[in-house]
Amino acid sequence: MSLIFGATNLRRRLEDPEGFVIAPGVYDGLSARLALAAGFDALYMTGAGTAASVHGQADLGICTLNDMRANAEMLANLSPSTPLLADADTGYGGPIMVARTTEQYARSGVAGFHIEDQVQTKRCGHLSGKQLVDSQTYTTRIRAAVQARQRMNSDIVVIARTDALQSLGYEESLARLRAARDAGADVGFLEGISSREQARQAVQDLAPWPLLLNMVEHGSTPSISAAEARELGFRIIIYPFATIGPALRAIQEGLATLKRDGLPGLDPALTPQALFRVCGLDESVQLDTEAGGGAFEGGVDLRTT
Ligand SMILES: C[C@](O)(C(=O)O)[C@H](CC(=O)O)C(=O)O
Repeated sequence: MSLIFGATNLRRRLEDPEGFVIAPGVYDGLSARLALAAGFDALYMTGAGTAASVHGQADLGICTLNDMRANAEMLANLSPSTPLLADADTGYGGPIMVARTTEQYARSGVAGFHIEDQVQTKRCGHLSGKQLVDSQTYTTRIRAAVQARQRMNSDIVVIARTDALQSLGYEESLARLRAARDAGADVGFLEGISSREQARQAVQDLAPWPLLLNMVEHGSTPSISAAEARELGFRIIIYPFATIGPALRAIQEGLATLKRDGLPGLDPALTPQALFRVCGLDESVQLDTEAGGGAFEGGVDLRTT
């Protein structure tokens, strides 16, 4: 049986009129492993989460193409048939850099990525004061991505994001998305949707072009569940903070316990083996054994007497 890679898998799901993709945000190997173990069949690499975890920095255009590609490649290859959607910010430069971004993401196993119309010194879409490039520069970014995809004959899905809603309003945002669609983008992404009515309207105005909903809770967008997003007509929903949010709170709580008690006080079931099992310990041991290596003949579990 041959493996269907994430990009082809994602493209097929978008071609199926009933297809709907639910992608929790992941930012590192552990969060991705946990999302896969929980049964999600698509992942989203959040740029905000990558900036926070790789650099300890806010989502202010600090990650480079190299940072993003390296993280995306690791995440995409934990389960190569599971589509990884990835943030590609502004594409990291002019058309030449956007083409390189597309090529590098495709070769790294990314299934789909979004490119936006903010200036290079971008910020999170749910912060105020965003600045935009003009519509022609934006369309050029999208065209550069689409042409790179076509040159490679890759299935990678190009997602056109606009951040224009905040400063230029709905009509200009839709004009930008239509231009991106006409330039060959596969999916549209209206950032910072501010109401359910607007969400429904955007889907209708751009139908049958597939749209992605960015579900950032406590940002500009009301809380819309996966079932509701599907009913509204969206084809993809991403939740950028689905894993980094709980991780942040749990780490804070764990550290408060450590500070107070001088011990982390972990759940007794949380042995080193349990952690490593989430990260493929048993598969690695099996691989070693099948290759004739003897390193794990005695197993890895401590004997309790
Ligand atoms: C989707 C996003 O680009 C991300 O990096 O995950 C962010 C999420 C966020 O910082 O709120 C965005 O919406 O700009």
